Amino acid sequence: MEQATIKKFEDAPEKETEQPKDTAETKLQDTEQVPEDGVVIRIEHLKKSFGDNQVLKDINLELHKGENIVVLGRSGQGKSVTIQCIAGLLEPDEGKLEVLGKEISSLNEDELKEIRTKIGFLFQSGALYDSMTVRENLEFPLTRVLQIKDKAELTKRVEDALDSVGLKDAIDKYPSDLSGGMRKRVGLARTLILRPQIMLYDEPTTGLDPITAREISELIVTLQEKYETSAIIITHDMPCARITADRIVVMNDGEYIATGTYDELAKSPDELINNFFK
Ligand SMILES: Nc1ncnc2c1ncn2[C@@H]1O[C@H](COP(=O)(O)OP(=O)(O)OP(=O)(O)O)[C@@H](O)[C@H]1O
Repeated sequence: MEQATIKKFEDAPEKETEQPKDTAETKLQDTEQVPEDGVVIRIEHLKKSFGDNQVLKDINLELHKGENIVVLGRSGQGKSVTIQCIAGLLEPDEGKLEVLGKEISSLNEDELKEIRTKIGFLFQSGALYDSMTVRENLEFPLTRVLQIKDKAELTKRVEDALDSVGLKDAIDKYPSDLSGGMRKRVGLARTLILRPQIMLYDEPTTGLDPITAREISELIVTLQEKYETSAIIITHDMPCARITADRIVVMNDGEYIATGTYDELAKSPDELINNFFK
């Protein structure tokens, strides 16, 4: 672990827990479940292997309410595996994994489903259904997950979400009519429409030109403030890391080896860390 400017995970500064502003306009989350200590994800000694391939050796992390953490690491280090464990898509072999104060391994099927509705997962592809219009793509999670049937309520939520990403006019278009950046925006709107408390982004700017990538990175920050989410963002895109990260963690060989702000890590004398910033 890097000693000079870079902090150990246990020493990461406690971020003050922000109280949600209690107005109809700003209180966007349906049900807040923030633990008293403000830690929305707590990972201790997490391990995960696939056969002989030990991918996660000892992962430790605390994500605080309102915080954006960027995870850097070379390909194949287990960054995606970590967030798939958090989202309940993969089961860890060992260790503690608490999401919104609940130990994931102790939850039954219904409780797991409930906690998953608090987590928004944006995959690399954005994964829109090509045969559905933008409106239908956004209504889908509302009807399926939240069981909303009222047409006016559906339209209101869809329009609000599209407005948040600056794409209200695209409501009746098909994904094939949209640019890569617009599809990413719709993917973001579709994830946020369920009002998650935690966002997990897996390479949100991959495949975009630098200007569009920057716009998406800025949008991630804007939406985090509007929807009061906390996020873990996996990226290889350093401008994205600089724009979105309150804190960066560097992953190597199945462990997080350093944490700090972008500027702190950029000054690191450790070549392994410093290489990301060149
Ligand atoms: N479901 C799975 N079954 C078997 N092996 C897997 C599975 N998921 C991931 N792995 C293996 O785990 C390792 C880490 O993969 P992961 O996708 O987490 O890497 P990553 O750090 O996100 O890489 P990248 O930056 O390229 O996306 C790889 O060796 C991968 O082959």
